[in-house]
Amino acid sequence: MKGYQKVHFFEVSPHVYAVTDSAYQSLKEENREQCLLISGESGSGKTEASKKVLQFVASASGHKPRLEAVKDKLLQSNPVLEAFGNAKTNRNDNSSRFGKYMDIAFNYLGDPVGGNILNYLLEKSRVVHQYPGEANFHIFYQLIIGGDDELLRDLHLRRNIDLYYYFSNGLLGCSCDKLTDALRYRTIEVQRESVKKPLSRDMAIYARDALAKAIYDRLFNWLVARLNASLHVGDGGDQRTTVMGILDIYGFEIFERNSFEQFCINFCNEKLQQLFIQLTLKSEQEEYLKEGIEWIPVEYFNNKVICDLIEEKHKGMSYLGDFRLVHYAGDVTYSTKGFLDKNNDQLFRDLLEVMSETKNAITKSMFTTSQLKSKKLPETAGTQFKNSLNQLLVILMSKEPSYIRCIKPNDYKKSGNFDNKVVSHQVKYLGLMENLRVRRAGFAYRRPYEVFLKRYKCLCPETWPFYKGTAKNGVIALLKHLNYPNDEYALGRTKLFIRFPKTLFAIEDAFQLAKHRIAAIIQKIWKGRVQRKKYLKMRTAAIVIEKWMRRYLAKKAAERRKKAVQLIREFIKGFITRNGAPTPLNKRFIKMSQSNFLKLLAQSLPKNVLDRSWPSCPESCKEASKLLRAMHIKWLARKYMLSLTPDQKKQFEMKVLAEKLFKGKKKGYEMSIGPKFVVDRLPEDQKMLKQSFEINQMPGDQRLKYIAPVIKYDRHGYKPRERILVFSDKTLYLFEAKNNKIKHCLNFNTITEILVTTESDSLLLIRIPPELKKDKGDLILNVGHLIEAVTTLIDLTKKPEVLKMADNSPISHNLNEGKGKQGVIDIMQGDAPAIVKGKGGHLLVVVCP
Ligand SMILES: Nc1ncnc2c1ncn2[C@@H]1O[C@H](COP(=O)(O)OP(=O)(O)OP(=O)(O)O)[C@@H](O)[C@H]1O
Repeated sequence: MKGYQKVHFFEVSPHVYAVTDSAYQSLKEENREQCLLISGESGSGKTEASKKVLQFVASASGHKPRLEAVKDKLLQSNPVLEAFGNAKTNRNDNSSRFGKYMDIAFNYLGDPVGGNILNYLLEKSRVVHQYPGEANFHIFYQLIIGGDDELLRDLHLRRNIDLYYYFSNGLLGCSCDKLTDALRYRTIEVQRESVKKPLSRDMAIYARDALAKAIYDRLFNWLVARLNASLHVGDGGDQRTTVMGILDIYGFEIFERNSFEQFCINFCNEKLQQLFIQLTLKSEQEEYLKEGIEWIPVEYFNNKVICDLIEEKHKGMSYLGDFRLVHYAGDVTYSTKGFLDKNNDQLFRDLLEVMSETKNAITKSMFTTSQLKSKKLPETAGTQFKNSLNQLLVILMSKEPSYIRCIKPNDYKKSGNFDNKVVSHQVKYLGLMENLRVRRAGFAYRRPYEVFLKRYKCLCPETWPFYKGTAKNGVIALLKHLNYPNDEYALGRTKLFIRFPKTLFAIEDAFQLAKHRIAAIIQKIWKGRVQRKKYLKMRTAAIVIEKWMRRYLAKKAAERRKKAVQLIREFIKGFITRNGAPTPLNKRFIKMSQSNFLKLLAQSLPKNVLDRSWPSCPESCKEASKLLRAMHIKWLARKYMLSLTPDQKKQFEMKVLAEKLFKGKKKGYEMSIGPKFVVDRLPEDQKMLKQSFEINQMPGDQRLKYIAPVIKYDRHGYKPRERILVFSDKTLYLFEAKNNKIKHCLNFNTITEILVTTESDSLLLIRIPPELKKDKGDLILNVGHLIEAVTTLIDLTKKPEVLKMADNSPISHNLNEGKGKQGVIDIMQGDAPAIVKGKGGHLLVVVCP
């Protein structure tokens, strides 16, 4: 088998394998459905050849475990079918008694994936009757001889073939009584009434045989159906398959007695021969003529007349005596005895009924009740056979045929014996000579231009990848490019004819080589498309993802922005309202401003009491600031106070008192704040006056508290006189320096009013109580350090209420109580300050604005 694989069939010697390989390659490479027609007379080797075909296919195709299982089923179906459908005849010990057409389905890789068997007209009469020298179907003998004891006991069988007229047992599952009844009586309708009519002995035997035949025939059909179910192209049934059909039909038969079965078998062979003639001799020659190829016709015997004779309607045959048909393979005389019965193939209704009531599942599926219901007359066996045969021919015509013609070497089933007469007879009637002549003179191959160009255009740059002109011109260009010699081909009207197989195989080889390059291109384009599709899908997906992602991010950003805006808004609102009432929003700002203020305050606290600076504070700190400021001032003051000497303290108290007395009341007060108050205002040259006054003039229980030169205006026309003003702790003295004479001495208790103006002058009017005046009036003085002197006086008298402010002139005063004379002091604005004698006896005080 290996030697025949992947070689061109003309390179090897003729063999079944060569034909099979050629068909298999055509199926695999060109995807063309194939059929192998195996013909030859009975015993010529068709069944053996068909088995070889199967074996070769099994060996040439793939060897995966799943495929091996399929092949196993295909190969193993044969022994089962042979057991039930083959029998020993006088011409063949293993003669097929049924026609078989087997389809093997291949996938695109050329691996078998399943199959289907069609069976034709089983010779069921063999079940009940065999001619001398012949036998029943193998299965009976196999069962009796091969079945184990237990099985035989169960089936009520004994291991002795001679005991059985034909095989029968209880293999049925129906009521014994009913079956016996049905075999003895027949129910007939008489005037619409059912009547049971007993059967004659012959009729009973007929009924028995008919039942046996029907059971066996239907069982065989069931068996084929069961095998088909097992060979069914499995779950991957959606895959495209290409089939190779193998036809192994019973061969032409000539017996001594030829009956209906031989008639059918030979008719079948006649039809197949007709098909062969049609396809190889007739149509081939007709095609040359049609295509305009130069051709000398080859004569041949056409068996169409015989086919027509049998097939055409209204050409009945006599059933009174035997008849003879001149078949293509020889003359056969048929006996008409039993012809009609076999053709009618009738099974009494009663038997059908009993069988349909069976409890055996297989039997039940063989005898369905639908048959009983049908009132129509069933088709005759001959008509059924003819119809199924015609259907088979349609199937065969649709495929590319290959022929295996089996020649039987001798009539004695002897090996190594070739009977020339027998062989040459077969060669002759099979029309092989004519066939050879046509083949030799003609062309081995023909292909429509389109098909040829489509397959081989890749071998020529002009035609690849597309040829723009007609297919015929394309083929011509292609052949020219390939340097085809003119005598090796002919150009028909629609087809190219190639004379020698090797020519076609050469181009096929070149194609096989180029195929890989083309496959690479197809692969490239396909991969490109797949990748592009994938890419586009991914891109679309990416865009969608991107879109969603962007949307998601934008949403997030918007949310973030919204939050930020909210935060900023709250921040701003908080900031704006930081001086208002505390809210959750401004809380932090308030805190912050408070802490900032405190920090700032810590750095800029006033360092001394006079420092009035204080940092401005936020609203929220106003109260605290106020308190702090007061506290701080208090603290500074305390600190300052603690650091004061008694003198400084006194000075301070005096200043405070001065403030109380004069601040905002007398112009020029501010000028007095800076300079220290002193006790002694005497000029240097009069300094000794102080001591002498203390020692000589002042009573011993008194202390000198103040001494300063003043001008006193005399009551006589306000004549200014220099005097020294002295305060002791109880008394006011006014004395004259040049004579050290006290002019005035006033106990503080007696002073009821001291008057100063609101202007910046230095006028001091001390009102003397009338009882003390005697001849003197009120004291009118010009005191250099007026505020200092007055403050000291008030401090000493502890009578601040005596100080009066005269805010406008004229100011009246007593000149002399005794004479009741009133003096007047005028205040006037002027360029330079002065206290002078004015008009009308008034004293004029000139003040500067
Ligand atoms: N190539 C062969 N070489 C030797 N013997 C063969 C060959 N082919 C067939 N035989 C013998 O011939 C016998 C009959 O062959 P086979 O059953 O294939 O014939 P057939 O054509 O199928 O006949 P039928 O039409 O009766 O079924 C086989 O059992 C075998 O003994």
